[in-house]
Amino acid sequence: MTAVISAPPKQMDDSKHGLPVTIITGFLGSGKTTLLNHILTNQDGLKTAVLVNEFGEVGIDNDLLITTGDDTMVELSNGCICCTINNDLLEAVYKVLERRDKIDYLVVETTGLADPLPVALTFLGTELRDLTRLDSIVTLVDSENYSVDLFNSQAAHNQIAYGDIILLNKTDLVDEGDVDLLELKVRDIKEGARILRTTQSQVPLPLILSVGLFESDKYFEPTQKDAHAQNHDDHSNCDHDHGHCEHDHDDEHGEHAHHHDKHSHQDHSNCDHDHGHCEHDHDHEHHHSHLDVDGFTSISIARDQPLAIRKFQHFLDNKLPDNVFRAKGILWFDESEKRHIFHLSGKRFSLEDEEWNGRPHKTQLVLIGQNLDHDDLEAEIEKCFCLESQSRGRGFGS
Ligand SMILES: Nc1nc2c(ncn2[C@@H]2O[C@H](COP(=O)(O)OP(=O)(O)OP(=O)(O)O)[C@@H](O)[C@H]2O)c(=O)[nH]1
Repeated sequence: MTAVISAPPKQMDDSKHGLPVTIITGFLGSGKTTLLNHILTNQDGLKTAVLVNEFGEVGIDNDLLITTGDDTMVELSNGCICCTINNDLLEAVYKVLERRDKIDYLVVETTGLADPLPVALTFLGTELRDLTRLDSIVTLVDSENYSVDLFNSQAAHNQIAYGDIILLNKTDLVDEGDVDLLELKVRDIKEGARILRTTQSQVPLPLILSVGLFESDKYFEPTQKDAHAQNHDDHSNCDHDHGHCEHDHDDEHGEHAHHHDKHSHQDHSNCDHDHGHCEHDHDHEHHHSHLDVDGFTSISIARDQPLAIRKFQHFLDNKLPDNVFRAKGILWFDESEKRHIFHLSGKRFSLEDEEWNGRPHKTQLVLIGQNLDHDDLEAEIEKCFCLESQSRGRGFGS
């Protein structure tokens, strides 16, 4: 994907009062979208814009987010905003900044596989530094599924390491003693973080928004910040480019994180690192950069065709491999008049029903996991579709 980023209008240039930004991160299925909905429902007069980044070709979060009329703008980008300081994110943020009806707050939800640091650096290291104020990084942790070596994922580790506020979510699913242990493990990774326990991501908003906990000095030390600012203003003496990204997106994720870390602690005057555009082929790279590392891939299905309940049940019970860690879907069953919201995180799945309310009937399903056998899984899901509608409307389970 390519995009031209227009220079921001001069009047927006206000470093002291930039748009406050909170980044919500956390591993797959930890409760990020649930938290976003909580924020949108309780924003109390604030106009909050939301940028949602999703992993998988079929965007489902967009449909799962509550809508609050004009007050909220949802930009759904496909791919992963963490794998670069990327065009799509910059462009989306500029759109928010350019809105005539003023937006008070921006919340960015990363994918569950994203490393939050490069996303944070987007707000610190580019022109956005003067237009926005990174308030905090909020990290959701699934108390039931968390383990320190979570899939050996560097991103999962960094989500905690860079979290200013860490919500130990889904405490309803575990004993208090287990949450105590989890808290100790999390403190080991991130000393000094504000750690809160939540169910359904319900947290008093003043504890997570406009808290000013993100300390950019941790990432740009004062002298380096000055040097960086100088570079930013005067590019004549450096080959540093805020417009092009030349790092290798096939980097191993760990190296990738390190790469950014390194840059954040070094004088940028000697680097050809670029905080603005990537000219590589996003359609190709976005689908591969993280996955090559942690082995995560996704399978997306979108069809104007209903599933057969029993076949889908059979698939879940017998054909769903353990390496599918996360799934979500909006499901249309031939036997039901309802719209079914399907979630799977770890071993737990849920299926809730609601009305279609005039929305077109369709089946959308995304499966995410490590080292998935795409052909096999796609073939199994294919078998779940109804070829002919014989029993529509008979009711769930009948
Ligand atoms: N039991 C329980 N379920 C929860 C809790 N919080 C969220 N969930 C459920 O967990 C599932 C995943 O929640 P989401 O908010 O979609 O998670 P997410 O982090 O946005 O997921 P990805 O975008 O796929 O990474 C949904 O079925 C939620 O209803 C909780 O505190 N307890």
